[in-house]
Amino acid sequence: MIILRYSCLCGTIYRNTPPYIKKSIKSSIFTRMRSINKSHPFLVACFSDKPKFTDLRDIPVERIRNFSIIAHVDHGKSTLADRLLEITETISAQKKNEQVLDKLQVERERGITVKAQTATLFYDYNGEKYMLNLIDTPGHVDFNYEVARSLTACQGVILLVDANQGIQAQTVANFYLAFEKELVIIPVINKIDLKNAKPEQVKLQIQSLFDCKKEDILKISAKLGTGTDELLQRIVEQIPPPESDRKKPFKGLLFDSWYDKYRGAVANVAIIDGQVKKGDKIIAAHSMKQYEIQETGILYPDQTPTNILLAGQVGYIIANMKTTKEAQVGDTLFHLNSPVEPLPGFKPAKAMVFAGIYPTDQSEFNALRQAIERLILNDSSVTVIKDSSPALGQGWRLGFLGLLHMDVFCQRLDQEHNANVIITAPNVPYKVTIHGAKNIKQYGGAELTILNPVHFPDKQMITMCYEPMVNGTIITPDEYIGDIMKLVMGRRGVFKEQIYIDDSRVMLKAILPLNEIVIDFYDTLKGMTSGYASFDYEDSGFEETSLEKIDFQLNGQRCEELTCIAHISNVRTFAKKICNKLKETIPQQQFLIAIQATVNDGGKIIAREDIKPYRKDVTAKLYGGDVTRRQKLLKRQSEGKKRMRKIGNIDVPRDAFIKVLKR
Ligand SMILES: Nc1nc2c(ncn2[C@@H]2O[C@H](COP(=O)(O)OP(=O)(O)OP(=O)(O)O)[C@@H](O)[C@H]2O)c(=O)[nH]1
Repeated sequence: MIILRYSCLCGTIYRNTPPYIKKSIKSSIFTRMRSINKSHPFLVACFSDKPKFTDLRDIPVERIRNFSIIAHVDHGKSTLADRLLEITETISAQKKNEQVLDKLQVERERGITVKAQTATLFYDYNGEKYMLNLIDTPGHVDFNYEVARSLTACQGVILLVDANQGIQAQTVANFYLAFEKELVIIPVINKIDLKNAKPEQVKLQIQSLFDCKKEDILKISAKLGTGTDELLQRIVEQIPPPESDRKKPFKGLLFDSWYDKYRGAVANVAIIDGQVKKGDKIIAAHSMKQYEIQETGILYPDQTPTNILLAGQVGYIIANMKTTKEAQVGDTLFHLNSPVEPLPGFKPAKAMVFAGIYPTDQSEFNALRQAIERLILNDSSVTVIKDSSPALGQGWRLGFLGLLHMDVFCQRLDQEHNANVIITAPNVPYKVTIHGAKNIKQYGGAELTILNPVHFPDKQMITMCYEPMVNGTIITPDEYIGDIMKLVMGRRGVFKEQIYIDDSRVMLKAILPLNEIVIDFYDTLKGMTSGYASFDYEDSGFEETSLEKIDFQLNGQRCEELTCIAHISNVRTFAKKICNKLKETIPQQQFLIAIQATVNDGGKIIAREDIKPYRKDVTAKLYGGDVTRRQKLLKRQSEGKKRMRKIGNIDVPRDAFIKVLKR
């Protein structure tokens, strides 16, 4: 009652107040709400032009909807999430178009979502309050694991399709992810405000490919907010509530986690049954370790403590979990002395590319280990295996879902954890079978998985090599079919299927070696189709092949970061190309640098390039006594050197090892 009166009072004051006073009222309301939140721990305050309160216990399971927004890259997921947050007054109108759920620096810099983000909204419908838990997901194929994981906490999805671009490769992949999980799919055409929008054509594509009814397809503009009210109504009407029982013992699915500098691991949980609150003692099924809940809350969209989470809800808990092993994604949480049947968990992510990561300075090994552990808490799709090398010291072989994933991970290590690393050239995993009892004993088995090319066994002992293959899907306007066929066949691909999705766009399916697409296939495809074609792929097992290990030497010194495995058909061309690229990438130094590519463990040189010497004196042009300027230049030069890796006495830029692989 008190709350209700307070709420009405605030509302009246607020409506009749000039904006400059509104700001100070807002801050005093905020303080007041904080104190109310302490005394009434189940209340959530909503900060908008109309302050109001929500008691989480008042919302039964039947009025909860958990859903994800899925789509191809750039089709407007984050913009739609923003709009839904705005119209439900979860964020203020001033934050419009700020992409509030793209919280990471890397996401803002690159303009892409790399992390699925949860947000809770409250929505009044037919005089009743609904709790909507929205998960904004990434669109790029490299972050598909985020999408798959997010869907386990949902009963429905919004499948967004750009009204101009139409169905793209990730639209198809995401549709099948949701379809296999038997989720309700709401097809939505976005960006209808665009001048070149073709919503009717896109509607036909959706109908023909996904077997949807015409009248079920919504048309919206996430940017302008057109049609978003109707979308919210559809979410409530069509997506079922979770099948949760508040009377049963507590059972929670830990589906995401991140590291908080001050509070340790924060776990994103979907409450399947029962309830959990501050002070409760819980067990994590995976480790059977016991924790005491320090805080529970919802993401509104920032962490908002509620002190209780009830079945059907999605929120976060803080319980003094410190490491990845403790806050294991996919784990089941339950109350001490009230064990439950654990949930099946998540299928582990299958790493597509591996690269060695080493500290630039071995004294930073422990700091880097901690940084990797903390980051993995927020990105469980990365595989970590300890590795060491005579040249680079102690480090790790990390497995990623693609090159963009690897790039983003390293950028996050640098930006969020201040970790400087050396990254070796990425490679795909290979399998080989070997013969000879002595060899088998030495390698510990007859079948080996090669994650690090340096460990590729001697050719003499290999019986057979196998390389990973993918099922690729390309969607393109049909005028580019000829060029794309040439590209795919040039990359040793084999076409399987061709389906027209409307009268001018075609979906091509092909089997390709992963090694041929992982570095730059998508960029080349985009380039040759003026950006109109899209590409997605999934794992398709291993196939027999013939491989050769290539080593690279700089002035006779082997450069382990560059050792790679190539298909026998293009060993020489590949080696020559890398030597050329190295010549372009390594800066001239005061002596001649000979770049050599070798096979048979250095026994045979197959390519060579030389970098001519020159003398670099950065202060040479400074005559006279400008000491500060001279010092500044020398300092800049020494900072530049930090970004170099010394091989023998040659300085190589750290990113050279990846750059040279791009065609
Ligand atoms: N004209 C118009 N532009 C839109 C609309 N929705 C999104 N956009 C624009 O499309 C671009 C991509 O939007 P995002 O919301 O970042 O797309 P996304 O799907 O979240 O992207 P990823 O997370 O990287 O996959 C941005 O420039 C948006 O402003 C719309 O309804 N109309």
